[in-house]
Amino acid sequence: MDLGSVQLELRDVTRKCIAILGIRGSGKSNTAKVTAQELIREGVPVVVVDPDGEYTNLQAKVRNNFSVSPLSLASSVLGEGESVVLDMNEWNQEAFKFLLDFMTSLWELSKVYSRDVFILLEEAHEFIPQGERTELSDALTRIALRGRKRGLGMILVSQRSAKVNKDVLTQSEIYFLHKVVHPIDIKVYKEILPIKSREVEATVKTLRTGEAIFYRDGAFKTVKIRKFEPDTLIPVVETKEELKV
Ligand SMILES: Nc1ncnc2c1ncn2[C@@H]1O[C@H](COP(=O)(O)OP(=O)(O)OP(=O)(O)O)[C@@H](O)[C@H]1O
Repeated sequence: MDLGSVQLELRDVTRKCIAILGIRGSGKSNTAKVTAQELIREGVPVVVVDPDGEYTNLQAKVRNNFSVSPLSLASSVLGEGESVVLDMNEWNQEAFKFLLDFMTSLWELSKVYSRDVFILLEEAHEFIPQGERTELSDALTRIALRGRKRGLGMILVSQRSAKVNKDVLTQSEIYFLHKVVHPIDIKVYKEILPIKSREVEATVKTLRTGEAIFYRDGAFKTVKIRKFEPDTLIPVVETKEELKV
């Protein structure tokens, strides 16, 4: 997987929890998109929970109609390897209910199917907040913490590191830590990285757009992520009609 100045083996990434953090404009959505693009290119389906309609240029079906059957969508992902962008622009009850039913179906069906799948959660603090539990946050936390055995990996993206559920965040295995400035967010980085506080502060200060501290298996380095370019070979399919069950 070519992410820019960092190359990863698919086997080192699948079934893992990846956290991508940083302030607005630090390049975290770009990093998330490049990661999703590489996974899709490698044949691993990605389900993007996209509150701001930022991911519509991936090779994935865009769905903004939540009258679709969550169960049949989950079986398309696990059975046929369909990548999907759930455009959550509406933020209404219907969309949240759909998300809960979909995640529950995905969890249940992943017992039966052997395919590896990633869930990419933009604005992760909205769905799995620190100090607050909902049915949806429980379903997502279960996938993040126990999905490995069922082939489920997760990519958490957030500009509010301190507001993301700590259990999930600290159990992530791969981190892309883009620039943050708020002391509360720097504190989270200090908790994640096994280096002196002063060193964390000094390194974070130097990060420019698209650069991140890449941390995995106790080792870290500063990396530059490539700029996302949409794939042009296969046309992007936009699906706005109902899925027939
Ligand atoms: N690695 C990169 N190389 C070149 N440009 C980049 C890179 N990463 C991000 N950019 C550019 O910087 C801008 C901000 O990037 P991006 O949207 O990824 O930031 P963000 O941290 O996700 O911000 P937001 O929270 O507002 O979405 C965009 O114009 C993007 O194209």
